[in-house]
Amino acid sequence: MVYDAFVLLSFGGPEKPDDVMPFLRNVVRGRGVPDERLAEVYEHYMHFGGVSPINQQCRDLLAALETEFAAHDITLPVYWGNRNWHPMLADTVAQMRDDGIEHALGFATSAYGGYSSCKQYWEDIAAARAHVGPKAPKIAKLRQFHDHPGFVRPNVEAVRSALDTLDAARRASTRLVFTAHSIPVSMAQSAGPTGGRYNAQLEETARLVHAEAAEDLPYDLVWQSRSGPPHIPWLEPDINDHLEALAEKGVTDVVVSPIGFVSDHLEVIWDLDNEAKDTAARLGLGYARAATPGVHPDFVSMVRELVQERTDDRKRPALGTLATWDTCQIDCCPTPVRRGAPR
Ligand SMILES: CC1=C(CCC(=O)O)c2cc3nc(cc4[nH]c(cc5[nH]c(cc1n2)c(C)c5CCC(=O)O)c(CCC(=O)O)c4C)C(CCC(=O)O)=C3C
Ligand SMILES: [Fe+2]
Repeated sequence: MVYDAFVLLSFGGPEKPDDVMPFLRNVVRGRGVPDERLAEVYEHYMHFGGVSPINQQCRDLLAALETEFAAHDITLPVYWGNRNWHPMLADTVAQMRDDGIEHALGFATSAYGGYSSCKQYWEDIAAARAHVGPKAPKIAKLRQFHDHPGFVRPNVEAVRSALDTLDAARRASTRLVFTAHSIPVSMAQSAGPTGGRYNAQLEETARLVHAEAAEDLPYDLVWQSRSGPPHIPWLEPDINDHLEALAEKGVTDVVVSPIGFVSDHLEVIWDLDNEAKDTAARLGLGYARAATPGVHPDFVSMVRELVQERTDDRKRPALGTLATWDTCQIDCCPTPVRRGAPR
């Protein structure tokens, strides 16, 4: 297959106070998220002046990728389009068409399977192409990368660095806590071709990072950033409840590693660096949050390698045992039922 462009696919985030509400409405359209929850999340963004770091993190990743591609004789032009905020993917796809692009490779800023983390990016691509109409370029999404060494290694390093900031004398009562975005239980059950893939991949990533970073410590995988209406079950326990349970058991210190995310965006800097950190302080727990991959050189090389897998049929590194593939089944990760007006 001959590809003629690379496109970064991401979530998008507000970059000024006036962006916040319209951004949030884009995220939750038809999802039944209560107004009270939205008002709370609005305040999280306003705490940072209405600016999410995620767009700048995408710009930084793009800049690093341009350098990385050039160093490896990859001549694909680089584009970027988001699901929920500017640059919106539909505008990017229109630009790509104007530039004569016919078939691009897309990299989504999420390592895992499931509706929000994988399938919805395929839907974003389809919607953007439909919006642009005839001559819209095809976009082939690169595979999930939860067990790629270029994703695991930066997480291992980050956990080690975070551990180094805690009191070594209390190592015997220190615990490693991996977190990912909670999702509705129904979405977790229907993730991937046979279900349960989001959890299975996260469990594998946690196991791989734990084995390399701190095999002597006990560890858990828990959830953060729950959204949605309260009567719908989401994955539990929440990180904050889990910290309470750990403190009761005699744990004195925690390293929190957000393996569910690839950059330190708002769900990380608010939900972990403010909320969970406050919970830990109230409980008297030592607390260190491990960094996400961001623009770690191994992570940047991983994206380049994922491109090369598709252009020159090279080996596909995988540390775990869960298979990955290039094109998902059409009926995997079903779209949750939307309420109210369609998009
Ligand atoms: C699995 C998953 C990832 C990881 C995979 C990936 O990265 O794609 C992720 C990432 C992110 N989630 C983000 C922000 C939000 N997520 C929300 C709501 C939701 N997330 C969900 C799932 C996920 N979300 C779900 C099932 C909902 C319910 C509504 C719906 O079904 O869609 C809401 C609504 C308000 C609320 O929180 O209630 C916001 C504002 C940001 C941007 C941060 C920034 O601005 O820096 C990022 C990267
Ligand atoms: Fe989210």
